Amino acid sequence: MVLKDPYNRTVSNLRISLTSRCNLRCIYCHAEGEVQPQEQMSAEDIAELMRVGVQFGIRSVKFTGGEPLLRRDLVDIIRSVPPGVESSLTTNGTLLAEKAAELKEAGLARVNVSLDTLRPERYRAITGKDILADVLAGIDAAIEVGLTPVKLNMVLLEGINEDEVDDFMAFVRNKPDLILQVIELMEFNECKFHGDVDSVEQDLNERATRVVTRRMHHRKKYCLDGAEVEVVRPLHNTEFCAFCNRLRVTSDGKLKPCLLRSDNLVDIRGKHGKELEDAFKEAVGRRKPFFT
Ligand SMILES: Nc1nc2c(ncn2[C@@H]2O[C@H](COP(=O)(O)OP(=O)(O)OP(=O)(O)O)[C@@H](O)[C@H]2O)c(=O)[nH]1
Ligand SMILES: C[S@@+](CC[C@H](N)C(=O)[O-])C[C@H]1O[C@@H](n2cnc3c(N)ncnc32)[C@H](O)[C@@H]1O
Ligand code: SF4
Ligand code: SF4
Repeated sequence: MVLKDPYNRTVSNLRISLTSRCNLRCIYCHAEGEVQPQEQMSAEDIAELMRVGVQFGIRSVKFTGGEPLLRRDLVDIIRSVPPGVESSLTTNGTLLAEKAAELKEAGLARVNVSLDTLRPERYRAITGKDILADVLAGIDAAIEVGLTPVKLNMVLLEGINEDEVDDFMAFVRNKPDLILQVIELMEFNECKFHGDVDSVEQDLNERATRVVTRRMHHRKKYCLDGAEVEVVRPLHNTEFCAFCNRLRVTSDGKLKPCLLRSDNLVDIRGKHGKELEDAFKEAVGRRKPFFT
């Protein structure tokens, strides 16, 4: 049975936060909208939730966090993804090099790696750690084992990395396994570095030889000079929300109908079988586009 929310949006993707812990301290982090997370869900609970999701039309799962690679049982969790469901991971990439092969072998399809700058000193200023080289090694390893396409997530930050879009395009150019994703900052924690995504997108539009609109969030992908660039513009974007097909799961076991709301969560801790199915339906029923 495929579930639709009251706004006729099909839910086909589960976005599961595996932990609220992280080894970086990015200046802009929204932490997937988690507020005071408690004990994290077990691998068994996550496996059962994915099985229930499949009954209701879930076709892909995104693992995120915090930093998902901090979970020691990550490989087991990926192994428990039901057959036919595409799994991907969003990671800061710092621990990816040593784990990429194992993740691939466990069935992970691809990774998104957060990388806001190609300059070591800026990387330290943004994340708090001087380990850009580890991330670059993680990206290489992911390509090597076929966790592809690897998307590079670059949050556009005014006065910090806005001048690096062309450098990033050069970085991904003529590498079909790499896609650049330019992301509009959603302000959390007083982070006031909102970059000008409008002008970046205008420029891409003028130079693109092909523009594709994705089903999810109706995001635009621009193809130019051997580079592929996707633009993520969630703010005040009614179309983005109208085509949102994701149900979130917090690391401590709550279904979260929308990234930007915390007043409509459905607690699934301790729920199994029919109770869990009902909770899933309840969460889908509570979904509402944030920007209308
Ligand atoms: N507002 C909002 N932002 C989202 C949503 N999904 C993803 N994002 C943002 O999009 C950016 C990229 O997220 P990723 O975790 O890499 O995944 P993705 O690009 O959305 O997904 P794929 O294209 O399937 O890899 C991040 O900044 C997320 O916060 C959403 O449903 N709502
Ligand atoms: C919260 S992180 C969790 C996964 C992993 N730690 C990472 O950094 O990729 C998921 C994605 O959200 C993005 N993100 C975090 N805070 C954001 C914000 N305020 N606005 C837009 N994107 C944000 C990050 O850049 C990252 O690509
Ligand atoms: S690495 Fe990811 S979860 Fe950690 S602080 Fe940065 S954006 Fe947030
Ligand atoms: S803000 Fe909420 S409704 Fe809009 S795309 Fe994000 S999760 Fe979906």
